[in-house]
Parts: sequence; C-alpha cells; structure tokens
Amino acid sequence: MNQLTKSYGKEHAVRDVSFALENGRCTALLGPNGAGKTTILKMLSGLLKPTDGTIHFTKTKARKDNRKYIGFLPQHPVFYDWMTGREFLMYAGRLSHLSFNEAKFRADELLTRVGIEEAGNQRIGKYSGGMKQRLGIAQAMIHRPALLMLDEPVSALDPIGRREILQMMKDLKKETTLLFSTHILNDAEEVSDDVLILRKGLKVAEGNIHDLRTEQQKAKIHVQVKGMAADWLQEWRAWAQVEDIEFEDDLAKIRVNDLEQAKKLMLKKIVQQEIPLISFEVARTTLEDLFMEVVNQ
Ligand SMILES: Nc1ncnc2c1ncn2[C@@H]1O[C@H](COP(=O)(O)OP(=O)(O)OP(=O)(O)O)[C@@H](O)[C@H]1O
Repeated sequence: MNQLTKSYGKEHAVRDVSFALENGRCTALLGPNGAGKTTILKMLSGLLKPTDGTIHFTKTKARKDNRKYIGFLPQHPVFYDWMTGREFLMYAGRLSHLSFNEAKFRADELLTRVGIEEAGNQRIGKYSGGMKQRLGIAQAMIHRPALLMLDEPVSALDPIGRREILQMMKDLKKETTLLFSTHILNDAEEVSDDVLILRKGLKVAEGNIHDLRTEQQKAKIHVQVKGMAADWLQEWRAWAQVEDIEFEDDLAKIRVNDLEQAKKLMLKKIVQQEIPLISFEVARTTLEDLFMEVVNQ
C-alpha cells in the first residue's frame, strides 16, 4: 500500500500510510482504539474505497479484482444462527465460486482444521464466542486465500479462547500470509514477524518486531532525589548527552545517547552540587515504552 489515506470530511481515519506486506510472513497492525486499523483492513479487502493512495497486490494487475486472493474476518462477524457450522462454510464456499463438491470437501477439511468438527452439525446459535471465532477463521480460509486478514481476532475472547486462537494463528501463518489487527503488544509479539504501529491514522513505527525491539533499547537513567527532581536537575536538559527528561515528582527519567559519558557527568555533578540523591539507576527503554508513548499521547 502506498500513501493510503481515508478521510471522512475533514477527519483522516488513515493518513499517508505506506507499507509492504511480505509474502509468507505475519504482520500485526498494532494501535490503540481509533488508530485506523479496521479502516486499513477494509481498504485492503476492497470493502472501503481509499480517498487517496494505491494498493498493489503482486499477484494481480493494477485495478483488477483481488478478492479471490483475500480471506477476511471482520471484527464483529455476523452469522446466521439457524445455520449449522458446516452449512455456513458451504455457503461461504459457494459464494467464493467453489463447486458444490469442493465447498463440501473444504467445509469438512476446515471444520477439522479449526477444531470444531464435532460441532459441524450444530446450529451456530449454540456456539460459544471462541467457536464462532474459529468458524469465522474457517470461513475466511475457505477459498485458500494467499492473504488472510483478521480484524481483532482475539479481543472479544476470554484468556483460554484467546490462547487457542493465537496458537491457531501460529499454525495458519505456515500456509498463508497473515495480517491481523490488535491493540495488545503481547499478541503482536507472540504471533507476528513484522509490525506496523499506528496512532490517529498515522504510521508511527514499522518493521521486523525483533529489530524494532533492539532499536528501541535506548539507555536511560533514573535519578531520584529528595524534593522535586526538576528543581535540582532541570539544567541537565541542555547537555549534549541528554535526549529528553521526564520529571515525576522526586524522580527524573532521563533518556541519554551516550550512557558512559552521561553517567560520569551526572555522578560528578551530584557530588559537586551536593544533590540529595536517593537512587541512581541505569535502565533501558523497550518496545513497551514506545507503545505506551503511542497509546498515551
Ligand atoms: N464511517 C465513518 N465515518 C466517520 N469516521 C469514521 C468512520 N469509520 C471510522 N471512522 C473514524 O476513523 C478512525 C479510525 O477508525 P478505525 O475503526 O479504523 O480504528 P481502529 O484502530 O480499528 O479502532 P478499534 O480498535 O476501536 O476498532 C476513528 O477515529 C473513527 O472514529
């Protein structure tokens, strides 16, 4: 996707987001509520028309119908409660242009694959939330899509259901490119190879999740003093070794670019100026810190 934008009047739900999904990899769209995750998934699946920007699938020529390559599970899927799981999958298969026999074969295969084969002849109205989510994933896989997209697949589930679906996603990513949205960093870390972090419709960070984690490991120093930390340490902001200081009452959280130099200088100043030190601690920022910053801004 290239400079993808979706606007509603003057508001931008998604703004200028460019990103490439790699074949065979799993990517998490990560961001707080309202970040634009659903809007991106809907544009990729063809359910929403972008206001601006382009989407290009390597398998197809520009402007061609991409739906046969895509499987999509919406955030709030709607089922016909009076149908059985098997009937629903056959119905989805026929809608995807599978022949009757193919749809039947595939429905049986997928009921087993997602672990609800015994409930195949039960009405969907009797299914639990976790079973419906499994059925939804089976529905999205019915036509063997090259790209499977799942919108918040685990957010409505209890911890056990959540664990089961995350495990299933780990299996699924062996056979298809997978893109899913979540607002939980741990879910992204557990299943995905790559991550695209969004906030208020804008891309904040992207890339291989392990590389991002390493990149984010910047050094920081926590200095706690008697009294208000800002009163004692405000002037440290001007130092070349200091990138940023966050003051919280008696604590200063200081991001530094040269840990050794900064440490020496700070300890010297503390002694020289007789700053009433309570604690001095070297820490590291993490991907969690980046994500919390994104969420809290
Ligand atoms: N049809 C619409 N009309 C106007 N604004 C919309 C519409 N759809 C979405 N938005 C706005 O666009 C922004 C992004 O919404 P989106 O649903 O994509 O976010 P999200 O990251 O999926 O959030 P959530 O985790 O809550 O599902 C939000 O501010 C939302 O209010």
